[in-house]
Amino acid sequence: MAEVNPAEVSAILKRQLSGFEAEASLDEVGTVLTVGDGIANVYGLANVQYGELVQFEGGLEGIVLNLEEDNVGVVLLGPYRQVREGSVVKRTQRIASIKVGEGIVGRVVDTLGNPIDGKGAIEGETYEMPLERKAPGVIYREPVTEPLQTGIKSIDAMVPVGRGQRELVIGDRQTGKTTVCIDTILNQKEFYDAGEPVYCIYVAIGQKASTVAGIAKVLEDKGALAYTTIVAANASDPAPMQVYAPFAGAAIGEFFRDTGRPALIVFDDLSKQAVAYREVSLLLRRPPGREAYPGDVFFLHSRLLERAAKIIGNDKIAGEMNDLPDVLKDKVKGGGSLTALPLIETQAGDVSAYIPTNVISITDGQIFLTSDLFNSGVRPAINVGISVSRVGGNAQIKSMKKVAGTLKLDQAQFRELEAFAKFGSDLDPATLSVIEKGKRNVEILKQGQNDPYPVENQIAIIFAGSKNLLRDVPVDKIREFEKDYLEYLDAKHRDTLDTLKSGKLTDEVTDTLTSVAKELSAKYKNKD
Ligand SMILES: Nc1ncnc2c1ncn2[C@@H]1O[C@H](COP(=O)(O)OP(=O)(O)OP(=O)(O)O)[C@@H](O)[C@H]1O
Repeated sequence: MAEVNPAEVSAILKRQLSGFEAEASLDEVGTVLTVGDGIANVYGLANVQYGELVQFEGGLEGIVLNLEEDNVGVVLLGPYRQVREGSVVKRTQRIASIKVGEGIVGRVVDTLGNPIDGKGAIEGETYEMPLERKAPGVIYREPVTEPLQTGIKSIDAMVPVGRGQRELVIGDRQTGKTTVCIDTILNQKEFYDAGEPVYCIYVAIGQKASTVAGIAKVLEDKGALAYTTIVAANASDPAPMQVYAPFAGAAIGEFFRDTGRPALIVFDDLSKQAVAYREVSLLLRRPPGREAYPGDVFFLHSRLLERAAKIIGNDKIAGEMNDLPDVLKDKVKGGGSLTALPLIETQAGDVSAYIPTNVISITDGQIFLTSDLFNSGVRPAINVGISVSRVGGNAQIKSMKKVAGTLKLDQAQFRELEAFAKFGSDLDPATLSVIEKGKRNVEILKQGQNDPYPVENQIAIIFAGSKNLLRDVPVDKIREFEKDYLEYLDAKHRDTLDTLKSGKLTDEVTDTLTSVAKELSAKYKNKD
């Protein structure tokens, strides 16, 4: 056996100790006092900030929502079986945020930005975008002037939406709210193909996982996932995840908005989010107010929807935007926009309930969908009489504006007279003509699911309807006529459609449309 040389041993020990430096890591930690129902009360986090992420033993994260004198209330973002009384909680010094980058497009993520579509980690560079962020101030905004084409005839013609606008989609259950928004996303394919994508974000709140999977499939099949991100907090996810899902979606939208690109976000739906927020608030023992919602539920929705904006075109001013995350400082570009389509579900058409009135007053207009229209076969079931868009009119392209100018009025007159017509008495020719035209316009405005129309096609058919060129076509043949008419125009008069698309409505164009409509409608007359 070799002899142990004490000098050698001590030399080795000395060498090892010479590199040692005592380093105490200073983590601010607290301990769990109570835990239950997705809420933990924590003692000892004296310096924690409102909205900060904290980490529990085992890695579970939570957001600090209540700051009391001797403890803080934390909502837990996941299953909390491992958390017990006495568990250690660590501050992260980070406000809740989500990692966003170009790679998030085409993915399905949860509220914290973790992919849940089984396609692996988000690729490419990512930037931390805070979930809660102050909306851009007035200096950094521009009026809404560019259209956001939804591809839905009745919306683009009568309640147009502009880029940067917030337009509420409201209606009872099963009236086609989701369909309107998904079709709008599908319609952005045209812009993606043209190399100017509108980045879409679909936020699913409190829905069945199977419904979300179905929507992802539709988007994928139609090639729309190439420019869309889905943020999902399903019905089985904890309430805080559902509360924060729209904020996560807004953070993704802001990434595109602040780098100078147009984005569109759909919140499906904010009623469910409000319910989740009520649950969290009651568990945090905040005082309940009207309908047991907490007093700040208006603030919850207004601070979220204010983040939709059209940003000023000047890069320098946009770069000084308030509350801009540091990571974006050298990437900022002006001219971007975030358009929001929040959804609200009403009960038996009652728009005067608490949450519907709140969101109606926050948004720049609303699209009402009603069950009676839906059930009578008018789909999309948009009640144009009570739907409005407060800023979208400025964003409509000129040719559409001219053609659709009288449509809303015509339809209002029609609805008024339609009631008389039910009595079956003899009507004078003027009234009859209004009614006949109105009936045809109703048919024109019908549209199938997942079938958005390019704007030029919309203008062409609405032109025919509003100029009363279809009086010879029987009402039940209008949809057939529409198909023939648009196919014929596309095949023989593509240049006319292109002129319409560019916003012009020249005499030549109107002449072409009129003669084609007359010629075709004569055929329908002869058919009978
Ligand atoms: N334009 C349309 N043409 C034909 N069917 C439609 C149309 N729009 C919606 N539908 C059908 O109506 C049903 C309800 O639509 P959708 O799920 O969009 O409504 P919703 O109001 O979002 O419902 P929910 O209350 O479940 O959120 C769906 O089965 C859909 O296929």
